[in-house]
Amino acid sequence: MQDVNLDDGNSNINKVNLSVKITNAFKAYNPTTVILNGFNMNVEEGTIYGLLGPSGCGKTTLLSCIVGRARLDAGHIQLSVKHKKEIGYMPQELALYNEFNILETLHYFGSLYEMSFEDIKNKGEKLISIMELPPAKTQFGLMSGGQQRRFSLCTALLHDPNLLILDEPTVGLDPIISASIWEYLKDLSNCGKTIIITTHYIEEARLSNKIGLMRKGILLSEASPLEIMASCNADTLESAFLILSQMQSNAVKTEEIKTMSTQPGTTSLKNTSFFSFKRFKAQLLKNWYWSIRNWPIIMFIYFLPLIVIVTFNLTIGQMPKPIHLGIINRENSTHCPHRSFDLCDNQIPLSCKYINEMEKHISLKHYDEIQIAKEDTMDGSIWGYLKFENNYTDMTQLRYENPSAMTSEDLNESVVKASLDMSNYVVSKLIQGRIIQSYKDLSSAFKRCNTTTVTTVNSIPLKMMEPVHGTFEVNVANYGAAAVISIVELYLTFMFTALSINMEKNSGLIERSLVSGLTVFEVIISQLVVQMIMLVVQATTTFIFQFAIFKHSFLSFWIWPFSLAILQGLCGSFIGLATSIIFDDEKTTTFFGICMVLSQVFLSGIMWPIEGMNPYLKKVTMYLPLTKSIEAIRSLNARNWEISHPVVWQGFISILTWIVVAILITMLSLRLKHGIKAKR
Ligand SMILES: Nc1ncnc2c1ncn2[C@@H]1O[C@H](COP(=O)(O)OP(=O)(O)OP(=O)(O)O)[C@@H](O)[C@H]1O
Repeated sequence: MQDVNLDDGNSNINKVNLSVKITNAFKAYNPTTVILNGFNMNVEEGTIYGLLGPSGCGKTTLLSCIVGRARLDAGHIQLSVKHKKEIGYMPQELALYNEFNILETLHYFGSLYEMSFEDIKNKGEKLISIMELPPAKTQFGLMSGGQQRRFSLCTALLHDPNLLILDEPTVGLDPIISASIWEYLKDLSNCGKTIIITTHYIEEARLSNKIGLMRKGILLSEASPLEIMASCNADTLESAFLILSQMQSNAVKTEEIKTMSTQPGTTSLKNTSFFSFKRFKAQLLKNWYWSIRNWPIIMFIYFLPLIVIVTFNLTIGQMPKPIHLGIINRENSTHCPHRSFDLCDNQIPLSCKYINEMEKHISLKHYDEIQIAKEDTMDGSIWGYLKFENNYTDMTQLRYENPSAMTSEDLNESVVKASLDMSNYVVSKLIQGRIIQSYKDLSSAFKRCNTTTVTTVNSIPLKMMEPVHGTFEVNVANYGAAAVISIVELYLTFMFTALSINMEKNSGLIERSLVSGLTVFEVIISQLVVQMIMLVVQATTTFIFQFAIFKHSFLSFWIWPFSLAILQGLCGSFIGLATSIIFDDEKTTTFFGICMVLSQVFLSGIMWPIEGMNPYLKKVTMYLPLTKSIEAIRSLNARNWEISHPVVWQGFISILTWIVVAILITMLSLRLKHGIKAKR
């Protein structure tokens, strides 16, 4: 401990051991809210210093500056301790995990202080008995208010710090518990520990060795309780404080902002090392405890992509069933056999064979009256009707054998007339496809008959050869799968990272851990490790279900689409990280996440190919995180393109660029906001 000159301003110089010396401190959150206005304070080593002042006068701000969480705008803080882990900080809010039990919390904070498990256990047991806390397995959230506050104090004392900073440790406690805490603090100060304590209970502070009365950014008085009362000729500290406040108000406008040094604020507290494996392990341990305590949430996060992909495959792309279609067969319909028949039998009308083929896929309803079929279509009982004319078979045959001999009535008779309900784009397209496909299937089936009938329907002068890419069975689910997987990866990782950091930030948990020595880098790295584990599990299960169980048919070399899905998830994590640093509350974060997903749904080609998009919008969508990477996954799967193909490598470049952009935004926000900080 160094010796510091304590100048009382009257050239009466005492040489004492100071634990904290604050000189000419200035701090303002904005030009109109000056919190510290040339503030000076001296705390002697091995003493209790009671910092008193009205609510909002800046006590917490001052303590934050001392523990290194906030920076002075000007002035200097000289501490006898060098490192954060030599300070024990108990914030005003409890800032502990409700789900953790006493032992788990002590393990976490002890590991942050780089203590061994043995040491944590021994010290923890001692503190639990001194503070009369319930058994170590008791969950923090289930303890009484008084027990929680005493436990919060235990956490600050665990590593036996030399300097204790306690922000209202006795607030809300009954007098007996408060008295026992003060007694314990007295014992600690007798052992050489320095304690700075804030309280609203002015009389309670009489137990301090020294009291600082703070108001409007300055210290009105700093002396022992008896000296303060004597100097004001008051019986109680409360009345002394009132007299001093009155004197301050009457004095020359002390609330005027004093001249601030142009030098930025400084502190003697050393920066914590950038990365410590022990602290990193503590973060992982905390995440593990959190996961086992919140296993339903974790299971939900792990399995949501799986649920989405299963639901997607069970709901999208299948032929809607039942599709009812009306049939009016003027061609001797009584001749249509109900049982199976020989396709090559020329006695059976072609209409019957065609109807029979269609019935394999569509539910057909037979009508005699066209009017009734029309009415049923109008009221939605059927999706439309097909009409075969009297001489359909003969005229179809004639059409191919001798079309020049046909009259326009003959031609009309050779045509099947379809009147469909076209109000539903998807269903009407599927019905049309099915009608045409049945015709093609029939014509293929005729090939084995080897009769003249065969040629009669082998009609369309177009033959679909083996596809260059993909298969004939391709449906909209094959098209949409890449986009669904990508959006789920991006959104879930975004939400998980953003909300977990926002939640810890706003409950003061991150703040408390950072004061205990944790660095922002360690917070980010541990978050990414958890996220990576989650991502790999999510992507693996999703891929297994999509490609193996639901037999999404054209998977190329799986490693490339899988890597793209992982990169999309990482991108979501980094965007979530940046968002949680920029925005303070969970509502804004959630709103931002929803906007991001909705925009991706419409703009990245999940609903409709981007080739059909408005040309200006199309240019913009190219720069969104998912557009190019989704196209790359689709091309890898459906077209079997290699990584060297421009569409594929551009997908990788696009998502990697977004990751880099999100990291840069994160770094910039951390710099502008001076770390991960809640608004209040
Ligand atoms: N991050 C912040 N941004 C803007 N204003 C802030 C911030 N933190 C605190 N303030 C404001 O600074 C002032 C001092 O707040 P602080 O919490 O330091 O007071 P306090 O003396 O500890 O109050 P209390 O005794 O009620 O806890 C208050 O007016 C508060 O609204």
